[in-house]
Amino acid sequence: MITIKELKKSFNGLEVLRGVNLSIPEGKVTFIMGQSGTGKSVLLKHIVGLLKPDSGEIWFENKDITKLSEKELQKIRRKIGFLFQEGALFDSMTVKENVMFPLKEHFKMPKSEMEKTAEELLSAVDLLSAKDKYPSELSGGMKKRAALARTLALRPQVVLFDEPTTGLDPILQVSILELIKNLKEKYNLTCVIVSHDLNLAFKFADYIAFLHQGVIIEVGTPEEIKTSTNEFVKKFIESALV
Ligand SMILES: Nc1ncnc2c1ncn2[C@@H]1O[C@H](COP(=O)(O)OP(=O)(O)OP(=O)(O)O)[C@@H](O)[C@H]1O
Repeated sequence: MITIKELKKSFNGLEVLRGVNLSIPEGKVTFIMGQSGTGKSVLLKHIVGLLKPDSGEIWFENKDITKLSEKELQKIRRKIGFLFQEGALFDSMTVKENVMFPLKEHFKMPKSEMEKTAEELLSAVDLLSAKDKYPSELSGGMKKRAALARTLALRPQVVLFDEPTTGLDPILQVSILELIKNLKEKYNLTCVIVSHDLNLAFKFADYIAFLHQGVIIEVGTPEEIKTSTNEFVKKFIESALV
């Protein structure tokens, strides 16, 4: 469980987060939705300590992440994986080398074991046949799957996804989310997904949270969100279903 309390963050006088409160339950898929530029990515970056808030707390395993030193954050980042929008693979490394990279950085294990682990992960994301390819040779969907395998290499408990399906066609969008859901079951992950896509959220979320004007205005199961009486949520749903 991650508990965010009264999180506030401004950039040059622009108040982006104005007191975010949110509990992210363990082993579930929580979608964070909201308009462009409302601070969804900024919120994710606070959860891995890439940004420090002006005030507020983020509790994970009895620690307030916002108060940790860079060294302590390194340990947290093994447990909380972050899949950036762009995926950010290393272009000069093959897919398999990309997946082995965090293993080399964080674990002392023999090369043969690293190779075995990387191949297992690539097989979990159905990319074993592309293990010797370079990122430039992959399609958008394959790049996202490779980045996902690399994030999972550290065996995180929590994975934060910043718009994992952006730029993919509808069939691939569903297949990436089905993959995330299967991996969640397999590795008992807690998933936090930032997305604009309400249809995907209704299909895959256990909980949906709406960020609007710097605060979480509504959290609920898809069924609860569908019958929300909040004006902004109603408008968001109406616009998405046009
Ligand atoms: N490091 C930064 N320095 C200054 N301003 C920033 C920084 N990071 C984000 N912002 C600003 O914070 C606001 C929220 O940005 P953020 O990327 O979190 O929005 P978002 O909800 O994820 O949007 P989108 O859905 O379009 O990706 C924007 O106005 C952005 O310009």
